[in-house]
Amino acid sequence: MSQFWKPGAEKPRLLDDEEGGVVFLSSSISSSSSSGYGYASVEKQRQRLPVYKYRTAILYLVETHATTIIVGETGSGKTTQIPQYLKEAGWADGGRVIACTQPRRLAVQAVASRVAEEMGVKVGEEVGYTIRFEDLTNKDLTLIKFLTDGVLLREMMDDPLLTNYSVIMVDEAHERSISTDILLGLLKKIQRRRPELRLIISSATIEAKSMSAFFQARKVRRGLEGGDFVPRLEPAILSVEGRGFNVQIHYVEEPVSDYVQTAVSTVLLIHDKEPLGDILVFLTGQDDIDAAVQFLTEEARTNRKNSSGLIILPLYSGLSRAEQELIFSPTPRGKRKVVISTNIAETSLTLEGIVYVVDSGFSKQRFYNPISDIENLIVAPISKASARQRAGRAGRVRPGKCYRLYTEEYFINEMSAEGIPEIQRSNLVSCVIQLKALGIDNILGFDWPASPPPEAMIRALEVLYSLGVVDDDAKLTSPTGFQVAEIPLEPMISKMILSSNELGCSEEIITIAAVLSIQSIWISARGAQKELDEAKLRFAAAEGDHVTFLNVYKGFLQSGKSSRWCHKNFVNYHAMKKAIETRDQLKRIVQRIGIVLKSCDSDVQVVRKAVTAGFFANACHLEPYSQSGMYKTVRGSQEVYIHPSSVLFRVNPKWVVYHSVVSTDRQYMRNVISIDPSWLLEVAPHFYQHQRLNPIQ
Ligand SMILES: Nc1ncnc2c1ncn2[C@@H]1O[C@H](COP(=O)(O)OP(=O)(O)OP(=O)(O)O)[C@@H](O)[C@H]1O
Repeated sequence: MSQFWKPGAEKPRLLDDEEGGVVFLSSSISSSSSSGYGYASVEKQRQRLPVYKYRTAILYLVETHATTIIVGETGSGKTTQIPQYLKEAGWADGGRVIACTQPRRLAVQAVASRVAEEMGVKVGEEVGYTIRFEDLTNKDLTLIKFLTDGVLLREMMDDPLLTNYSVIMVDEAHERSISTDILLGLLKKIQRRRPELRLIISSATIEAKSMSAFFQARKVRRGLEGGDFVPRLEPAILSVEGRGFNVQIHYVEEPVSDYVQTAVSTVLLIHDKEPLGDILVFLTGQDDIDAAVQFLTEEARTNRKNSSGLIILPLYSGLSRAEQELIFSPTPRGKRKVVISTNIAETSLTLEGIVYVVDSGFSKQRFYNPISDIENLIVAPISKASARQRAGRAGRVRPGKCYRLYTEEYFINEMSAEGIPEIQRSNLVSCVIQLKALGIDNILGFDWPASPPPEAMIRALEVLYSLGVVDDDAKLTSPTGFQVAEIPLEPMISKMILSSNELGCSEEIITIAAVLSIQSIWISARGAQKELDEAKLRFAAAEGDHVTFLNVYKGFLQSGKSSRWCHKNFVNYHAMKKAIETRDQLKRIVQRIGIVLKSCDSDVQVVRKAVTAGFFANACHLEPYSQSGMYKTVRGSQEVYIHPSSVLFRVNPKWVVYHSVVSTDRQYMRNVISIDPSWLLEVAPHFYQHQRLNPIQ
């Protein structure tokens, strides 16, 4: 998105669908006012949720079936109530634990604190959570544990049968992240060895029949102890009817050309015409969100009448924990909070004040092409399932409205029912290493809920072999393979860290690893590109972005982590705080696996070598005589260009490696560093053969 907001641009025309009953108009709970709801005791609030009527049925089905699939509207009480029902029924007795997985960290923390509050306990005791880099559970006390599906997979490395858990609830299973799919396949396997383990698969928008078919098709189970109660293997499906509160859906009459601008004008329109109540806007990523925040802030400055009383908060994964948590703070009386978010707020979250949702209809999605071996992050239309989840962030504690920035005709006829599972559109390097670490050797024969493309699997194995992570028999190597699997980051980054240990630059490389986990450390500067470019020049290193990050990081520390320093230098203060947070966590992990922290001072050459040791598969060379700065990937001969945000844009060194590719009008490499091509042969002799590199040097 690069269009500019013009104050006074025509506001979108919204089609009010109050009577149509398109979606979300049925309500099994009377739409009581928010204040009435707010004063009810916790127990009363729990009993008012639609899922409460199904308490006995749920407990019966879980008792009698190995797997229960529960489908119920957003906000009906699945996530917060079912684990409590299970605990009340004794599933956490005798040292056993009830687990509930979520695709996202933010949701894990939020639901854990809600459930702890409802139970009147402290988070970290009876109710705990674990997310990457953070474990707030107590071995002796925790009965209900919320965790990301990725973390549960990691737990399997130490306890392959997950023996601690009596019931595992895989929540928001419609998301079909890679981790969810691996988890479903493995849990099905575990059930054959542990028939007493119960699974609950839940979501508001899951295709229950196909999920049931997946769990139904199984090989004959190995012998059970005589006399044991055997739950039925055929999955049970339960549909929880009813939803919390009414959500009116509004569509635009005509397709919009600029969803950022339209989202901003919709927020102002709501603020102008609608009663108080917070607004949650779904955009696609940090760049869109920063732009929308900037538009709204400018509007507040130039046109106070339109926007007084607005508190504008961005929400994306690149923000520090403290900044993300601002969205949960109560809105001061007479004010209106506007949370502008990526899809990290799409599932499971209840933000109490939210009355209005604005849905752009887009999200950033990964698409991998095994032929070109390039994974792109593309702004793509969401599915109906996502749209329903987004609308479902309203109507949870009071009636709400959802403004969809697409037409009703588009929603009905063109939007796909569900997204493509991530496993079918991603680079599988991380996935393969995870399965290998869990001892799954025959990856192609693994029981997937949706099979990944075999070409992508083969590509992933090739890269892992060249990284020295798997051996000739495709087994994890020792120690490299096991160490790489131990670090919870992309294997290429993990390998870069391991190499830095040998090269004596681990301090610098973990800083780079932390910064690479953030979308951008620069402030998006619409209208101030020249100033941003000048600011970048102050830090720019001729070697490329990775070394530039080190300069920015050093400057930030020297400034005493000052927000003023960031502002002056067009550096994103939130991103820098997040980088420091991530770096600290990473430091602890790498030290645990025996990496010695050592700085190379200003020997940039070793830093570049370490980056190459991780990212050699992303090597590119400048096309000779290219006027336009066209590069070709060494492996797939794909046309790529240096992204304008890179310090190497227009510098165009002959040889580079990149961290990721984004597609807009062209395929652009982000985070680029110049290399010496001879290093490719040094670090990955199998991957690159001499004759390929020599002619173009
Ligand atoms: N933090 C909170 N503050 C106030 N009410 C809350 C909070 N969390 C949950 N609730 C109430 O509990 C209800 C059920 O929430 P829960 O997350 O269990 O629903 P769900 O069925 O899992 O929804 P989803 O499918 O959207 O995750 C909400 O609709 C809301 O009324």
